[in-house]
Amino acid sequence: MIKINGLSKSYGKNEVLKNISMMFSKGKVYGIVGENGAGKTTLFRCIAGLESYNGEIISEHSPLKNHLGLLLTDPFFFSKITGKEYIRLLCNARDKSNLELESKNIFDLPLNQYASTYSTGMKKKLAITAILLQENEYFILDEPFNGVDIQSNIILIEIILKLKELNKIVLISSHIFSTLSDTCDEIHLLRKGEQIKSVQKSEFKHLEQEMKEITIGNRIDKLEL
Ligand SMILES: Nc1ncnc2c1ncn2[C@@H]1O[C@H](COP(=O)(O)OP(=O)(O)OP(=O)(O)O)[C@@H](O)[C@H]1O
Repeated sequence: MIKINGLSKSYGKNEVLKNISMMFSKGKVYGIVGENGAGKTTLFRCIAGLESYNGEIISEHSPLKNHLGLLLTDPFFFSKITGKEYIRLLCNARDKSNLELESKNIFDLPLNQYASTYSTGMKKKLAITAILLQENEYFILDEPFNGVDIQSNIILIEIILKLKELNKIVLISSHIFSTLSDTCDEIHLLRKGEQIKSVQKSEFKHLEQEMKEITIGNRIDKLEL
């Protein structure tokens, strides 16, 4: 369980998260959606302990960050570290050593190559592989599908469903609605730092239609094509 009570976050005078309260249960996948700048990444960074905030974040496994696999939108790698060394470094941090990496290289990455020379999608796949091998309880995946090829997206969806089966908690942000409806149990919608609504799986179709109508409005008509 992860419980967020009255979470607020400001950068200077700009309040980017306003009184957010959410509850995440084991064996469930949660989507966080909202337009650019809505506050999704900031929310994830607060949960991960990378930002200060007002309010409360409580978790069953504590401290939360020691049980969290965090995939940021743009993973960072030191310049002289290979894929294999990166995975080992992260696993050692969780006291997991002697891993047989070749057989667990599910995305067929060139693990002996420097990670900094990987493409954007490869970097993301390396970061995902490492947090999976850490055997975390909680996973935060900030735009995991972005920049990753179709084959890997298919693998990623199956991984998320497997994590759910293993009773983990998974939080995902995505700008592609279908990836969320394929994986999530509940979706939280943020707008300008406010929690607008929370929608259960049975209502996803309705939410997608509503978001489409609000977003498109009469924009296309204005073009007079
Ligand atoms: N380090 C920072 N300093 C100042 N303002 C910031 C900082 N990080 C984020 N913000 C602001 O906080 C707000 C929320 O940003 P955030 O990155 O959380 O949005 P997001 O929903 O993840 O957006 P996107 O979909 O574009 O990734 C934005 O107005 C952004 O400019």
